[in-house]
Amino acid sequence: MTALKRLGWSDFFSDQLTSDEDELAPRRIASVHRSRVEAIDAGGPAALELPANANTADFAVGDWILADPISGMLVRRLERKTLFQRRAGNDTTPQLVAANVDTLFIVTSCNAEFNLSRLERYLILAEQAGSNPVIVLTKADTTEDADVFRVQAQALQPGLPVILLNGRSVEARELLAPWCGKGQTCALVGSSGVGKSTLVNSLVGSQSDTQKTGTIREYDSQGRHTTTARSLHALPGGGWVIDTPGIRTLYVSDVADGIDVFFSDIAELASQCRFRDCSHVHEPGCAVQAAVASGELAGDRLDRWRTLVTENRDRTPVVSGPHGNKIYRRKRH
Ligand SMILES: Nc1nc2c(ncn2[C@@H]2O[C@H](COP(=O)(O)OP(=O)(O)OP(=O)(O)O)[C@@H](O)[C@H]2O)c(=O)[nH]1
Ligand SMILES: [Zn+2]
Repeated sequence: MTALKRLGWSDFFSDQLTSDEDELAPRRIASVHRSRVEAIDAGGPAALELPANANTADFAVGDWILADPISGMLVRRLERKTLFQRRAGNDTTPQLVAANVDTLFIVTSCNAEFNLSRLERYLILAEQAGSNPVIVLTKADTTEDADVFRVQAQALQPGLPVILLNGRSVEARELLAPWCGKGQTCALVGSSGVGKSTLVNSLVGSQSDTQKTGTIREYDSQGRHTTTARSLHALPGGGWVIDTPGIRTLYVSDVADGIDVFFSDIAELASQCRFRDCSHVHEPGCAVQAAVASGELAGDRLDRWRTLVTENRDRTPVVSGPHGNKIYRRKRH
């Protein structure tokens, strides 16, 4: 495996290079800050200069870019294989969380934080991003009922891997090793306090390479140590992990395709309703309601689907306004 491949490089990216780009240096974005981005290459931290008019918010950790090998000046960003993005609160512009992620670890805990509809949202966002989801249930050591959580999570999607662990234990790394091999990139997403940072520490281990990249430690204006919001850490097994800040409320927008894939059973039923614009509430000949009546479709699953479809429609921009701003169907506060 070449050094670049160990960094996650693949044909997907090399196929994008034109013949006159042979001399340029491919680099990967290791962290994104308000006023700068940091990159690495096979040798560790690598220079990256952005043009004066560039916006750091247009970059995601995990992005591949081409730079001038001498000056370090950005030439262009390569097309992304996957992109996990979200809209926070009433923000209209999506926040780019992580790019080119093979496996998305959706982290939740075996306690009151566990919530099926939240997990469904993450699964839909993973589908939309193009990454393979794995549910990681932390704090398994704090309850006798850990298996109850595992069974519920597994029922969300056929074949969905669900890993039960104690994020503070040494076994955590072994349990997640299948997704952390050479050249693999994974990212951890989930609510605040579920144990993402704890897990990153367990995955990275003590003899970590992360200090080498120099990208995870930052100091605020008071000199206090903080962890950078989003950054790429090297794993001892040759993979890469992206840590992301805790997400308080996860809204969905622009994920109609993800919803259709995740709820393909409902989409299929809906296509058999007598009326094309059936609302699946009271219409005659509604295949969705018929499936609920026969027990084929769980009523609470239909309710969650309805909530997501409505929220997605309300939060997805439909047209551009006169100044290029997005216009939504419904005004929000
Ligand atoms: N018992 C137990 N405690 C855990 C486990 N994982 C995390 N914790 C504890 O839970 C608390 C929160 O963990 P963090 O790793 O800071 O959570 P986080 O998801 O990174 O939180 P944010 O950075 O706010 O997004 C810490 O006190 C951890 O020690 C676990 O598997 N078992
Ligand atoms: Zn219907």
